[in-house]
Amino acid sequence: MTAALRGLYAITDTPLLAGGKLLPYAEAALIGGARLLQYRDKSADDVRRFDEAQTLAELCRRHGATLIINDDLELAARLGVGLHLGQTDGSLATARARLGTEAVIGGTCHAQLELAERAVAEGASYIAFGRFFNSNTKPGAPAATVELLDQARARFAQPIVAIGGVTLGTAPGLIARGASMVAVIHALFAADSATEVEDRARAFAALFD
Ligand SMILES: Cc1ncc(COP(=O)(O)OP(=O)(O)O)c(N)n1
Ligand SMILES: Cc1ncsc1CCOP(=O)(O)O
Ligand SMILES: [Mg+2]
Repeated sequence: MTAALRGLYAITDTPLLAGGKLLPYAEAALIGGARLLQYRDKSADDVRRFDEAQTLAELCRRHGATLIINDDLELAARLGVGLHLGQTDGSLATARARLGTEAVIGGTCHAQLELAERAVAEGASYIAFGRFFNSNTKPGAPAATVELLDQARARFAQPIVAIGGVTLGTAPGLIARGASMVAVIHALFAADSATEVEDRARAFAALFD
């Protein structure tokens, strides 16, 4: 069954979660209520990437969440999980054909409704806009305004993901303007303990109640 695309979308960041934090912090986010978990690792270490993604897939299964692989269609296909593609990461249509109708596949649309039109036409399960605020993780990402969310909500039936500088303070405004999910790295995972991650995830998840 297709996952319900509403709530907290946790995204891992390899440098931020170095030193053995990836798995405990990711599990804490899932226990706290993250519905999607994106494995975002920019390294070329395919063996480690496969092992970590496989473990995360099992954690997601255990917690009723969905794993999304960033950038890498082959890895997503090997594991039978979801995929997120940016504008230079390959074709959403190819990914949809390869992963099948049930897979959760998302596309980066920056701040452009036209990119969302194309993503939807190519079979995206959700459309992602942002960055909405200053981002610790990707400060150079193209900026979007919250007004864009009103326009996107009026134009698309697909779930809308808001990303970039999302915190417990900024998320409510995005959700009020129509974001179905908030995608978070720093405000979730830049934490001193897994318990702190779990508490933050629970607080993000509660914003959708
Ligand atoms: C949910 C979500 N939205 C946007 C992005 C950004 O994707 P992209 O533009 O390809 O940038 P990288 O994340 O690959 O650096 C995302 N990953 N997830
Ligand atoms: C991958 C990505 N794409 C746009 S902003 C961003 C980073 C989001 O991370 P943070 O939640 O730390 O701002
Ligand atoms: Mg990408």
